[in-house]
Amino acid sequence: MSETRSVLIVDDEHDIRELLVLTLSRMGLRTETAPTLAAARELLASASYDLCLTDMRLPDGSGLELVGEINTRYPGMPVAMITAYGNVEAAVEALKVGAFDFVSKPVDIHVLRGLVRQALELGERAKRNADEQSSRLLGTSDAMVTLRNTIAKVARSQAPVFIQGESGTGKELVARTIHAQGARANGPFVPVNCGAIPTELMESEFFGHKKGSFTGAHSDKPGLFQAADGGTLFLDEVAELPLPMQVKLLRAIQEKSIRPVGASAEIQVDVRILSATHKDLSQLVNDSRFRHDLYYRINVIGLNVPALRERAGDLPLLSDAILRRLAQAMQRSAPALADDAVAALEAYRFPGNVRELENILERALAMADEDRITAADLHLPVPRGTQQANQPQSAASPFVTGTHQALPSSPPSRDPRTVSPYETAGTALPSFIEDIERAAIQQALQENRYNKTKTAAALGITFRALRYKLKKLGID
Ligand SMILES: Nc1ncnc2c1ncn2[C@@H]1O[C@H](COP(=O)(O)OP(=O)(O)OP(=O)(O)O)[C@@H](O)[C@H]1O
Repeated sequence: MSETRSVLIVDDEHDIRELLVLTLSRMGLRTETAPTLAAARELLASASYDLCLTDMRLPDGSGLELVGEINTRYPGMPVAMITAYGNVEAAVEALKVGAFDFVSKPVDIHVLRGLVRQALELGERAKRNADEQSSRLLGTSDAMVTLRNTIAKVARSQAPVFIQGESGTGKELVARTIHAQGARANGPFVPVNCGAIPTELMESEFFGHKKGSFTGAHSDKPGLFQAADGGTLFLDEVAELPLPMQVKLLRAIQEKSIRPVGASAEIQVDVRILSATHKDLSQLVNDSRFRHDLYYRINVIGLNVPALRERAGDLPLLSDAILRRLAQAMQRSAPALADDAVAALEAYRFPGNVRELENILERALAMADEDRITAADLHLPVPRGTQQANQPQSAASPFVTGTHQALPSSPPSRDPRTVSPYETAGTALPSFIEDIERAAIQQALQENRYNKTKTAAALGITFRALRYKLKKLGID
């Protein structure tokens, strides 16, 4: 067992605490102890544990209270109860309120060890399930049910699938689901953002290169096709591929083989191609900006992922799942959405779709009081015409170009766009400039529906530069 796993022991008897610490330490586990409920609550709030063992009777209350609290606040953390010898009622009660198991005093070391092993395995499984849940394509609307049924069918085939949908609707998630449900599930899934690779590096990125084939090629490097061999290559933002690269890609798909830059021989590759874009690819074909033959080849099966506003009925379910996932990651209980928050979400158009919903809820979770998120906590962008005169975003702001108001930056700071340079005396210049950058990037992200490729282009910087800035400014 890994020694990074830790157990919280709650018991007022010093000798029992010592026995448990000794036994669990020998199993390679870290332990912390608390003699009271209050001390346990404090430890739980400041660290995360993989298991809690608690006595039933504590000086300031019952261990049952702790079981209940852990189940709501830290779902996924197993709790076991230590009960007095022969107290069957207490043991049953503990199981009813959600304890994983119980062990009675005097504690039998073998029984304890078995219980701990099972509890830790249970916790691992709960985490795995949570991960699987979080990657599931949720929704009960007709559109989502149809989409899931279609995915189940196309997953069985090896045909290329072209996924169309607005930004943030879940195109990559659809691609991952097709891969996971298909015969290649044990092979690699390699996503590539075609708009993010510099044109001059594209051939080498896709097909690899031989050492010395160009300046900087210090060693042989396999490309994305080789990385995806036996699995799936997901071409995201496929419309961004430059025309010369489209020719090479078509050849690779048709021949099922690639030639690394500088190599003399072709290499066979076995890759299923899935691709996606938020653009109207058939229009690009009509405009001669995308090759008809490649379009025909990658679009053997077409899937359309509906915009969130077209399936507003999925909002409560999606919001709930997103809040639970976020809260779990923050080791806190998931708050509920107040009625006015649900109504506000249902009335909003979500230009950035599910990704925007995730961003909105993440910020709301950080701002909301304990158990409820209200419409005010959501800070939904207000359509421009309906803004009030006293709102901070002035018409003179150089960044107001879209139809929506900028999202407030988090943590809230003085909006630099409304500050005259003459007022900045006394403000450290780097942080003032960072505030301006942050606001401009947030505005551009929103106007480009959280599509980073488009956002970078709109800001006149490279995709890599945008990614760096998002990280540096703590936006992502
Ligand atoms: N139906 C859904 N159920 C649960 N989560 C979803 C669903 N659709 C999208 N998401 C989540 O929304 C986020 C955006 O999804 P994804 O990246 O797949 O969108 P996309 O359409 O590929 O975006 P882009 O066009 O910007 O590349 C992800 O975190 C994804 O898990």
